[in-house]
Amino acid sequence: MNKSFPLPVKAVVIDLDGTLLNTAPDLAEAAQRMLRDLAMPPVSLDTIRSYIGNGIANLVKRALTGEMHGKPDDALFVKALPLFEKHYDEVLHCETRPYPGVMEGLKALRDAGYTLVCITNKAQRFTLPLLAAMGMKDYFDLILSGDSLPRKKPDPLPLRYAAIYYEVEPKDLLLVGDSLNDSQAARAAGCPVVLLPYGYNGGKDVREQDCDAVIDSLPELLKLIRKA
Ligand SMILES: O=C(O)COP(=O)(O)O
Ligand SMILES: [Mg+2]
Repeated sequence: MNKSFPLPVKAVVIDLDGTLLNTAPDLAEAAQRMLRDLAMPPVSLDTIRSYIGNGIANLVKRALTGEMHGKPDDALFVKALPLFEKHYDEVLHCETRPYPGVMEGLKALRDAGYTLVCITNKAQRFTLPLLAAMGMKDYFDLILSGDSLPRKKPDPLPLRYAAIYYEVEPKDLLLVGDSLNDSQAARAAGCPVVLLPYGYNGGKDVREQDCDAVIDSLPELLKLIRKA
């Protein structure tokens, strides 16, 4: 359904991995170190990139099985997850960088008076130090991580929570993301959604996705929205 631009918006909700930050290199390094500890063969950066989006536990299961919906042996998973988390703590912001235009876009959105929210499937123990290390944590009035609520994207719960928190309708919350998790969560919650093409959408082109617009960088968003 095509919406009329500029969209009236009360808050901008922004995804982390693949939208704000290119986290794949550090996630891949943590996965390689975990696999080495387990005497298992390494996995390429591109393959790990295709595993990102549904939280660390799913990324580890995929790295252990080589399948998107793989179910590793429980004993192996229980051993592997803490290894991954220890290594990800070590490399959390070694290679990770904001995508081009993200810092400029956050500043422009804040200067235009929009409330900014971050909703990610990444666990809070990584989300908060990572946003702080990137110098962007203070832009966000509310940060919901993958373990902040009982369910995470593509479930609509985090977006519904944000709408209630700000006492706005879901239609007034715009989600900016990089993957099917974001567009599905937004559609289920009744929120408009804009996608960026440079993130982690399982290797699929976001332009084939059900969304309201695709932009090349965050600053372009300001042309598509207005204060509601
Ligand atoms: O898979 C993750 O941990 C991160 O996913 P995100 O794209 O929601 O930030
Ligand atoms: Mg993402």
